Amino acid sequence: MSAFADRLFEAADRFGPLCVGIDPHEGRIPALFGGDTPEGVERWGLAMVEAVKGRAGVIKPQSAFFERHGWQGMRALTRILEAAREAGLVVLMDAKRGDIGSTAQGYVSAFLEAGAPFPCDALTINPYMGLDTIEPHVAAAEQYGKGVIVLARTSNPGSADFQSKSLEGAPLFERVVEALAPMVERLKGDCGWSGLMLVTGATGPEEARRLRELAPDALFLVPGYGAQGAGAAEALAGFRQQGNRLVGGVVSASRSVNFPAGSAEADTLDGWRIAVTEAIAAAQADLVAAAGT
Ligand SMILES: O=c1ccn([C@@H]2O[C@H](COP(=O)(O)O)[C@@H](O)[C@H]2O)c(=O)[nH]1
Repeated sequence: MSAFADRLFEAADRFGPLCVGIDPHEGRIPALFGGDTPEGVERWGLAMVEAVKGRAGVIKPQSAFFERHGWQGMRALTRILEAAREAGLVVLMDAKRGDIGSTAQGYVSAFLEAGAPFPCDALTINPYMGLDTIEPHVAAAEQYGKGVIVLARTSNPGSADFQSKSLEGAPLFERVVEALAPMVERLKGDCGWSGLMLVTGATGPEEARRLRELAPDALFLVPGYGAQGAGAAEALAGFRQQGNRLVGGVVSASRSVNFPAGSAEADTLDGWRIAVTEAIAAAQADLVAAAGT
């Protein structure tokens, strides 16, 4: 199997930097699909995968919105992951795990290793319990050609509460990324980029530029574009110039493409599909234009 970094880079190269979030928020699944029930979430998620096909190469399901429906929600997630794999999409699972090494191994079994019940290409990890908690994920990523996505500077307003506090003269998030350097090296693909991805919010373009200096080869996952207010230029602040283009990761959008204007009121599947595919295509075009061709 090719390295995760190569698969992600190729997908972004082919379709553009948009990563479509799959975030079935409470109360927002249209009646058309059966509403906010496990079955409705499953039908809606499968329709989202269909809508992404050919318009973006990467999706990011948010585990929380499936977990809230218990085992039926996780069954829906499993079926959506299967459809995404059949569609050839790269799947970034947003579950923000992180625990002592022996427990981290459980998350590896759940998401990353061969035969995992929730198979994905990469998993988001909260690094604040230390490097030993990240290591099992990196070891599995090396073995199975997967990626590890570490929260560095998140997109929410509270990211400043701890991540920006000074530790020995530099913000904590910078210290975290400095410490990750050997892991970044270990997950490098043939493309030269690393599958040890960093989350850096589009809401903090200055911080993203700083992170690019500290980790020139790490692919970035950039949330905060769209519903959280950041635009394409801010989202691409941490990307690198390569020829005429900015490259270096993917920009995720969830609510803006999951629930665009016209989708909630649509009374036919075709009506819903038009609203959603137009929103996905518009976000992709916006990012591609800002990245250059
Ligand atoms: O710093 C972070 C890390 C993850 N997220 C996740 O991304 C999506 C954002 O959804 P929008 O609807 O596009 O705002 C969501 O799943 C978050 O949990 C983030 O926002 N910021």
